[in-house]
Amino acid sequence: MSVAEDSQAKLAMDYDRSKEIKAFDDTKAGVKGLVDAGIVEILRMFIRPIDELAEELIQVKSTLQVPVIDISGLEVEDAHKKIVDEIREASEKWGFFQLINHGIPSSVLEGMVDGTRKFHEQDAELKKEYYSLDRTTRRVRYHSRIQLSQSKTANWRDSLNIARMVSGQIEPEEIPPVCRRAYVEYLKHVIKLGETLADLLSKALGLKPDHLKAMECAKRQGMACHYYPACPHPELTLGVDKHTDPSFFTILLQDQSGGLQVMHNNQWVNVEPIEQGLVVNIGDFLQILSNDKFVSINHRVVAKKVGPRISAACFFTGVFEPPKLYGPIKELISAENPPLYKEFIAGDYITKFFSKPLDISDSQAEIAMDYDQSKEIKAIDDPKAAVKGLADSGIVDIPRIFIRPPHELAEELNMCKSSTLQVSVVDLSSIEVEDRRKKIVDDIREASEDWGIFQLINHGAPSSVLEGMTDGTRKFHEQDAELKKEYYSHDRTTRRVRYQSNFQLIVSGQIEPEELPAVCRKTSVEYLNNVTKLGETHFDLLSKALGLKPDHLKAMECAKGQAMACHYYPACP
Ligand SMILES: O=C(O)CCC(=O)C(=O)O
Ligand SMILES: [Fe+2]
Repeated sequence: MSVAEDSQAKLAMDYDRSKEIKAFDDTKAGVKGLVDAGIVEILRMFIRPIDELAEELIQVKSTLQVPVIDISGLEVEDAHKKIVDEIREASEKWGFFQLINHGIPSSVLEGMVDGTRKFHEQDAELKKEYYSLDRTTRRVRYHSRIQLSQSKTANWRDSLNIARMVSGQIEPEEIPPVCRRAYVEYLKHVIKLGETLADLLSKALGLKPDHLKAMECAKRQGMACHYYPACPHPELTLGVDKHTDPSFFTILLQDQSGGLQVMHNNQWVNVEPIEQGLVVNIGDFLQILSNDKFVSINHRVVAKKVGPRISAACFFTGVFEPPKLYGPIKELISAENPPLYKEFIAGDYITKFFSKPLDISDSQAEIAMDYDQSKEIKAIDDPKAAVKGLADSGIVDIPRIFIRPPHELAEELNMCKSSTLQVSVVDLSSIEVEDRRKKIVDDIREASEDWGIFQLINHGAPSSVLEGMTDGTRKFHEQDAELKKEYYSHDRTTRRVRYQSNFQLIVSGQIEPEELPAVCRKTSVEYLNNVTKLGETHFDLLSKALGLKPDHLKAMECAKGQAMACHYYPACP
């Protein structure tokens, strides 16, 4: 087993990320291309960093729901006021809400989802001409992940992007034929809804209805039409990393698959799809303009075993040309509420946004790439102070060699929470009585067959001896580090008593008491005498449980050689 793990670790060391990314990119077939090729394992570039996966293990899943706002009564004064209040509250507390009864016909919404599916599912050759990583010159392009090579983990999705950064009005002929009509139709409606929203958001900020519109916030739009294929290992990757949007606000259409999550009170909240609903989120620009009254909140999409999931985000980004300065709105700042941000140019902001990985903590990824395992092991080995030494030195992060491989951590996520079953307990009392002995043999047989492990009680070893043993072990590990050092060794073949990092005191072969560390000598000898005797009894019982003569295993000298490993598990940060 450990051999396989070793080779995995070596493989990890040999991993050439840029080669993998290039090979993937050269296919121009995106993530869908991988799935169509029938992959069973996902490429390393899609696997999230280990510390992220580990964090996921301790995350609590929220049962809260993003606010749902019905805007059907916009023309009625009272209803209008209520809608503005709801939008204010949601924008302040969540940065996210869902709109229902927004007036966009369901046929238009369905057409948009369908058109996106058709684009991504058309012949790979036809899609290739749109494949490009160049954001600055291509108005319509299809790609897998924004600037893949710089991000720490590639995302399990493909996107078709319609002009955000490139100047000029998009002409319908530029949109791929399979989805052209549907997109033009949807854009018309969603832009109108965007204008209504700009009006409502202005009022929610306590401004005149046309304030945001006059600032041309809703003027420019960009669309990203996503396709999240089914994923063979959804727990290892993400549909899209957590991020906030570089926009004033975003209107998102999602199909019924689910997977979008927003961060709220430090928990991921699922944005449950609503038939014909639209998701709205406040982007970074509006957070800045509102001087933090409204919040631009982290969101992400989880990968799933079933797919595809389809969504289309329409970003309202304001004008880029001529460059226009945006900053906290004058009416919203005062002596008590001074501006928290400098002015910025929308185009520059977006350029910066896309020149960094979606998730900002990228330095971590770089560190991960430079990792030298043998150096780390040597650094832990050299002080001869083992794990306890690390704990004593007050580490806050655990060294990388202790971190389990991502596959294992992810598997842990999938496992049902720890079982409530109990390992069998075998009571050895009154073992001299024939009936009792028969019952004990039966119990041992059953436990050995079903579990391979069981607990013994009333085994006859005095509690003082047991306590002495744990106490002696603690004393050994907690004695002065200098005194322990002489026992520190990885040499299994010549050292009969040795202590090592990973990380026990091991005693093997025929031991003379003097060889044992002074601090636990008496207790270990005492315990060994008891446990050896118990071992003999036990082999006798096991022989019978196997249906053999009582001394069968003893005659084979099974009980003859013993080794002891005395462990010490320090607290772990
Ligand atoms: O696909 C989604 O639901 C979210 C997409 C998204 O967050 C984005 O495009 O910025
Ligand atoms: Fe987003």
